[in-house]
Amino acid sequence: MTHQARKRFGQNFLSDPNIIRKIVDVIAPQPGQRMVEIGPGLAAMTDPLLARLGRLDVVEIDRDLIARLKDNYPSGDLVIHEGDALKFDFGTLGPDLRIVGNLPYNISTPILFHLAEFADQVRDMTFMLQKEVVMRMVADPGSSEYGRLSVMLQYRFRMGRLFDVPPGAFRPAPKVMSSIVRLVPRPADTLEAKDARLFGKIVTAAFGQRRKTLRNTLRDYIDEARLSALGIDPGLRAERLSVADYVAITNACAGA
Ligand SMILES: C[S@@+](CC[C@H](N)C(=O)[O-])C[C@H]1O[C@@H](n2cnc3c(N)ncnc32)[C@H](O)[C@@H]1O
Repeated sequence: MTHQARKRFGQNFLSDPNIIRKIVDVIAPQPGQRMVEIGPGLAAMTDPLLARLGRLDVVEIDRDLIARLKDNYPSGDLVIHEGDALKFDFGTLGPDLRIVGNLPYNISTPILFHLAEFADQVRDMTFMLQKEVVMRMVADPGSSEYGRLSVMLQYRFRMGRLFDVPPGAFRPAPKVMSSIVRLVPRPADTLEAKDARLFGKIVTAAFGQRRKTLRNTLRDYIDEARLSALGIDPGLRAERLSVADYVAITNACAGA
């Protein structure tokens, strides 16, 4: 039976065998590795991943697709977690986890923030996302794409855009270009905020009003003199600061 793609679950199914092969090749699954796929859908990637790994966890929200997966993979090698990936505790899948998926584009930002919480347990993550989101993830300070998403993810991960995927590779075709992105957790001690929650609050405050200067947006956290003492011009806007600058501001506040 054909599956009617559901917009509310961001369903655009990969249908180009060459692109599927290319994605699985860059993931390079090895037998015995612990891997979870978010949103297996009609199993375009699931099938070749499972063939190489021997065992695979998946998290899927759509009950019709779950029923199909259960019928098609009865052996137990495919471990199906039924429910919302945004609420799923990836920590239960053990350490050294590899996370992959052609992510539902309607929840791409919240899912990235949710996954960042598990960085300590993750070996790497490889995702398909809208190209525009990937460009924001990997953006450098000073560019118009650099924002809260860039800083919060670059704080935890080294990231690289691997290649682009055109709309024609999917059924139904999305309106936008997609890209494959790889995220690898940074070693914890390379760039460490003393208080991760405060770091998140400061970054949110700085980018909350992008057009305003730091002396205004960060007023509740740090005064001009202390910003200057860190070598940061209070007259700058949020997009000029590096991730290291945000860590330095957080640590100055946390140590105060
Ligand atoms: C873009 S499709 C990709 C499907 C398949 N992996 C492929 O490449 O053809 C996104 C998949 O994620 C599932 N999905 C959507 N929202 C989800 C959520 N919150 N939690 C888990 N899965 C979700 C959809 O049902 C769908 O199977």
